[in-house]
Amino acid sequence: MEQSDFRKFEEDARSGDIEQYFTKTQMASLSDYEKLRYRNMKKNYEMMVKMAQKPTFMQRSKKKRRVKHTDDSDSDEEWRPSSEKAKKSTNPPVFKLLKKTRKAKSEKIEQTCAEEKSRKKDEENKEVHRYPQRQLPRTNYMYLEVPDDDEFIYCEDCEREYEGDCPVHPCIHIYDSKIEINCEQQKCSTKAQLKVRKVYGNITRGLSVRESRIPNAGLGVFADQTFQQRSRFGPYEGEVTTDPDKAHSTGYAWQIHTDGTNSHYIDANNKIKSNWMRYVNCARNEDEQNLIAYQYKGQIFYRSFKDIVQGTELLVWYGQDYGKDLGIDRMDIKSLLKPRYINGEAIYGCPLCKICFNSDRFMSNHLKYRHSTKLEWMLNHELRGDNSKFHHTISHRKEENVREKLISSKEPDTLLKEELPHLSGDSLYCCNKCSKGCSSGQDLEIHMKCHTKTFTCKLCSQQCKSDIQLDLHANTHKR
Ligand SMILES: C[S@@+](CC[C@H](N)C(=O)[O-])C[C@H]1O[C@@H](n2cnc3c(N)ncnc32)[C@H](O)[C@@H]1O
Repeated sequence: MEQSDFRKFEEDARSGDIEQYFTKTQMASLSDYEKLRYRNMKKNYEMMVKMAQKPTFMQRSKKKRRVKHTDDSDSDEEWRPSSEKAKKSTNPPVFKLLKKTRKAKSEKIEQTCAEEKSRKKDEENKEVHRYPQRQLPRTNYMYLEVPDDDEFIYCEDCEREYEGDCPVHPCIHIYDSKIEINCEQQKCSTKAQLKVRKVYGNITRGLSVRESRIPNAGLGVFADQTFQQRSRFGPYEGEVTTDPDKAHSTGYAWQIHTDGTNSHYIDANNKIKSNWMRYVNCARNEDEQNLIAYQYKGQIFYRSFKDIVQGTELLVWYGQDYGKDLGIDRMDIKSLLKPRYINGEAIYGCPLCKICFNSDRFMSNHLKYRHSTKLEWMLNHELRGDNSKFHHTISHRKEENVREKLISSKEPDTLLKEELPHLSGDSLYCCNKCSKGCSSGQDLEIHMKCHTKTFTCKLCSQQCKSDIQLDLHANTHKR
């Protein structure tokens, strides 16, 4: 560096003098470079202090300026040796300010520390409670893993439940269109029109509301086009209520079950808050019934289990209790499925052919597929009051009752031989496919395996255990 440049540089640096911090002899012993270095150090220090202070004091700049009026060397305060500081301690605002700042900072730090501590403590406490807390959602995980029953839909064709729709026999969802029920009713009879005018809401295209064919039932819903089997309507709309009395009094409420218990009702009494499904009447017998109501994910849907031809009234079964209230006493198939207990095992005896099953499912399938005509006929005649056959059923049931009493009063071993002779020895378990009798449930299961046909894919000769599996497999070829 040239001597002239150095002088200029020294002049600039002199702005912050260092003489006050050294004795005369100390100063005399310092070289020019050392002096310059100390000045630079002081300048750097001042600059750093300013930079550090800037964000904190932005809001207080006015105050600071006011302070500057009383003392113009506030920035020197920090750098000055402690003895000097004591002398100049008449400069409280800056000092205070800094102290305040530090205090504020330390307060802030203390506060942060306290917060941190309490957070840690909380966390520690949480750690302590971790296990009980974990146990709570575990129940929920279970629910997630094992969904509620109403997540399953029974497929009549496959005779099994699926989580959601059957992949092979899915339902066709019929959506509600934004057609006002009133508009659909222009061509109705005058009497019906009067009633229909009171009807509100939207209806599905292809359906209309008019006077029911059931005497004194009021309005009903009719198909203006053919709806094929597995047409799904819904959900049933209405107000949610938990008041059973209110729900029961209206006559438009479906009960919703959650986790196997009655949880609430969907009440369609209010016409504004409901849809056309409120007008579907109750079937008086199996023959005229074309819809089944089912709960899926907390909602009620109606599904056609047979083709509904044009002009037919849509009819659903409201359930045994409501049916009885309407004067409909349809024989409850469930009552036919009541088991008898032998050796602690439930035995389901067919009331029509005396074959026994070890599960109500086999039994109901047997009734459905072996005796559907006979059963329907029996149920219908019972409802129509066909006395001759009705008496036969009654007497048959009476005999059963007597036998049941006998059964319960005797030792299980003798029962099998004496009271149930039709069971051919001790063959209690009958196959619902071929009626073969088996001596135990286990034997029956082994036997059932012989009915498992293999289904071969024509395209790749893949062997499938069922026609459903084959259909699913065939889809992979389509892809
Ligand atoms: C859900 S509402 C059905 C729509 C009703 N028909 C209407 O006009 O608003 C149920 C009521 O319809 C009548 N109902 C339904 N099915 C019936 C049946 N099979 N026999 C007699 N009345 C019936 C009863 O008055 C019952 O309380």
